[in-house]
Amino acid sequence: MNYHTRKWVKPEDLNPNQSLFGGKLLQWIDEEAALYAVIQLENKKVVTKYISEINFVSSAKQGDIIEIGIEVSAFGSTSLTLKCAVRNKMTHQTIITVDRIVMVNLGEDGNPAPHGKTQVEFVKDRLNSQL
Ligand SMILES: CC(=O)SCCNC(=O)CCNC(=O)[C@H](O)C(C)(C)COP(=O)(O)OP(=O)(O)OC[C@H]1O[C@@H](n2cnc3c(N)ncnc32)[C@H](O)[C@@H]1OP(=O)(O)O
Repeated sequence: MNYHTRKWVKPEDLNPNQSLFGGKLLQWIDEEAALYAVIQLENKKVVTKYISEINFVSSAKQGDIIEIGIEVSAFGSTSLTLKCAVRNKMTHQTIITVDRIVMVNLGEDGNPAPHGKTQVEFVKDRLNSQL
């Protein structure tokens, strides 16, 4: 699992219980998954198709620094299946896990289109191969 993005839990991210609002966390996860898929598939037209069971393991509070981890579970023909975990940056306590997030690659017409990818790629390698 690679943890790419860090977030600082601010007052506007809290629920009435003064802990991190679950909906805000899911918004961050959806954006992280979308960004990951856009970069991997080299296509800005990627949508979230399916999100599996979500386990809110522990809560985060104001001032906590959390980090969002994503890893690839499977490359499909038009889909990319991801796994996600969010943890406290300082303690590594797990906050949430999402087993499967299915992102779908779309063509210009908005319909699912094969992405042609079969393995994780790194931007630095793509840039180096252009030299
Ligand atoms: C980042 C964001 O927030 S995006 C906004 C929220 N998301 C959206 O608005 C998406 C709305 N949904 C849609 O537009 C449509 O459902 C589409 C275009 C994504 C997919 O349409 P479908 O008719 O389901 O397409 P299709 O049957 O060809 O399936 C496409 C892929 O999704 C997979 N898939 C479809 N349904 C499911 C499902 N329920 N669970 C898991 N994977 C699924 C398929 O296996 C296929 O993957 P593959 O080609 O790798 O085998």
